[in-house]
Amino acid sequence: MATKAKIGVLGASGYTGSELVRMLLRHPRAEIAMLTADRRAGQAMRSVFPQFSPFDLPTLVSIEGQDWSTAGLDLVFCALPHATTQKVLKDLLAKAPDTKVVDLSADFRLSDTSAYARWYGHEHHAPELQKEAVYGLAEIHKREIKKAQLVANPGCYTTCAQLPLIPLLKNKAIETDGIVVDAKSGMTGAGRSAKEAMLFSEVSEGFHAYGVGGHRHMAELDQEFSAAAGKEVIVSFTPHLVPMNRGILSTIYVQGRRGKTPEELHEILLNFYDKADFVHVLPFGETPQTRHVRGSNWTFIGVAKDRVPGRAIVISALDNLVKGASGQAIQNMNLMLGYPETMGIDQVALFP
Ligand SMILES: NC(=O)C1=CN([C@@H]2O[C@H](COP(=O)(O)OP(=O)(O)OC[C@H]3O[C@@H](n4cnc5c(N)ncnc54)[C@H](OP(=O)(O)O)[C@@H]3O)[C@@H](O)[C@H]2O)C=CC1
Ligand SMILES: CC(=O)N[C@@H](CCC(=O)OP(=O)(O)O)C(=O)O
Repeated sequence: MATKAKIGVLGASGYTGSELVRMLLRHPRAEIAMLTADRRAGQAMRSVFPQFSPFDLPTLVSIEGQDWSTAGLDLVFCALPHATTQKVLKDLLAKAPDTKVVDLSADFRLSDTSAYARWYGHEHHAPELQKEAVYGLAEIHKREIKKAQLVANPGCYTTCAQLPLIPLLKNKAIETDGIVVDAKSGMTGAGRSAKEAMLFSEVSEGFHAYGVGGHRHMAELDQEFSAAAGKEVIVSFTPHLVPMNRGILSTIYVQGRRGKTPEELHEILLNFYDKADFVHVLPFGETPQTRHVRGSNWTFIGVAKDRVPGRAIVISALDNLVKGASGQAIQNMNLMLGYPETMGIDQVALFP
């Protein structure tokens, strides 16, 4: 029987942490060896999440006081709030230097630590680790991820915007000025901790834009789009909060470059993702919905013609907790540990 990797999930009492546990329970090469929490440390996983009652899972422990040198973990997922992972990893990697890490927070996504300080409002606590981190968008950076020790899992909004736009930018098929990303997210994107703005009475029966003109995911988009285009690219990006649990839908407006038609942009995406396991480009003119990808690691992309000459409307949909976070994190784990990329994450979407 093939050996199993010993896995730790830091932040297992949160939304992305519990989603990791849900999927790892069905992963044939993963053994869940450690689960951590903060306020819920000391509790059984089944008491925090009754859906896990049938399974024998480790009790939630605090990160404080862990002896990483004896924990014997092969890989750790960090599903912790921003700025927490930086401090935890300094200690963990000093004591257990062979442990691989997939960080779901934004702590290691920005290669420029001064950009991090600008967008996150404090100096980076582990700039030396940032130098080693590999940006974990598997469809674009697979080769580097396979060799990495520390992978920075991309943000949920940024994954949804990058998967359609990066192939178009790499092929110089669209104008780099005037790109508009209009994105909407379900509420689990905001995490499980209580916040007044997330009360049912504050969000139901309506939806609203936030972070207008200045959401922190812009820094990540600037970095990755500029690298793909080989020149500085700044896009308009506006997130919206929608009263549903899971899902992100991005409606993206682009202008074909040098006469490229929407049909030709569609063809570029079809070719780029021809062999991709988790990106599906719909027939021209068809548009995806969040319900088509809910609970799955898929991103669906649709391309349609705008009535404005030369402009295409590109729509992408993913589940923020799966391809936008935990599914993508396990996809990265698979690459880092030399497992088949789809292992344990090939679920089809839940419907309805
Ligand atoms: N939700 C999403 O769709 C996405 C989230 N992300 C990112 O992933 C990370 C986790 O997000 P999410 O699961 O939504 O967050 P949650 O708020 O749902 O969970 C946070 C987890 O971290 C623990 N925690 C909180 N503070 C500390 C601390 N100071 N020390 C140790 N543990 C702590 C919590 O423990 P306890 O509950 O016991 O207090 C909980 O287990 C975040 O960085 C987020 O930005 C990335 C992509 C998508
Ligand atoms: C709905 C909602 O609040 N979403 C979060 C994004 C969550 C995410 O993916 O991003 P990070 O990992 O960068 O936090 C937000 O807008 O901050």
